[in-house]
Amino acid sequence: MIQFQDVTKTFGSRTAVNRASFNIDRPQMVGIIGRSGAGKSTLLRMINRLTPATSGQILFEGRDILSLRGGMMRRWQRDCAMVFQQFNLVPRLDVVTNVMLGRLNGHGTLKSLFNVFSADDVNSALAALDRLGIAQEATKRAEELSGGQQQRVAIARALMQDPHMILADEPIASLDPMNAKIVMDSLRQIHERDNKIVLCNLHTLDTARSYCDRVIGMRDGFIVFDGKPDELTTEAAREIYGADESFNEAATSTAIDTGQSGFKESAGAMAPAAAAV
Ligand SMILES: Nc1ncnc2c1ncn2[C@@H]1O[C@H](COP(=O)(O)OP(=O)(O)OP(=O)(O)O)[C@@H](O)[C@H]1O
Repeated sequence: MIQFQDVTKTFGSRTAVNRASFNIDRPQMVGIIGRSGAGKSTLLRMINRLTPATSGQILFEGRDILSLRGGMMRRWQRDCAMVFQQFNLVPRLDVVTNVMLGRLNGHGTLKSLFNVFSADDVNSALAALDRLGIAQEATKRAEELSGGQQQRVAIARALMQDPHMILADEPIASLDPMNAKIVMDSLRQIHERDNKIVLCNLHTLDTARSYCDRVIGMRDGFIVFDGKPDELTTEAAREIYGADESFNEAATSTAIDTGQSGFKESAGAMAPAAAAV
């Protein structure tokens, strides 16, 4: 499906990603872990062309992604929806309109310019919100929602793009453990139910182990680990984080507590992920 071949990104004299090569040959949920500055965001942003790669190739089903231009590039950006740490919603717009913005790329220029949405767009947005368990918030302004709810709106917006894959850049870094769990369950469920690739930058080892089929570890721009969650031993983690014997995994833990009351209610229609803790 997706192939990275010697992909490098430099910012001046700084090499953020250094000759990264890996393949994802079936829909997987892949966690990317590493210290701050390891190159995780840059890796994701090169996939959907928010950051131009300096060299190398990224292929999706054999198609050269880095050479796409104009409409083809916009189409690709719609195919790989981004979810950001800070949600990137329009705070004063209502929730359902925020979700419908996911469709803008698919509309003609005039329609996009005037935010013209069809009844079908509204229904799809409401269905996406319902899937994320927050349809009841549809008419509120985005800024009135909690962080966890806002992130679910952002995921609903991503679903509106009907993407091939979801690229989530530290989607739970701003959330408390209960909301982090709801958001990770949502991403896992999208992967399982819709059979989509989910690539997710994470700061926490336990989350990567619990939710991902595969973990890629980055250190100083290099991929230094690529394996199954159960291969991510404390020793492997030390190598990724560049830590010595005193390395304590708890320092990279969000300690998501699955026993929190209220989860089921706030998760709405979402089924807990099979791989969840
Ligand atoms: N636009 C930019 N201009 C200059 N340097 C950049 C830019 N974006 C990233 N970098 C540098 O590239 C390196 C990798 O950054 P990146 O954001 O990809 O790391 P990260 O692993 O995602 O970190 P974090 O977990 O803190 O988000 C860092 O040294 C960073 O300072």
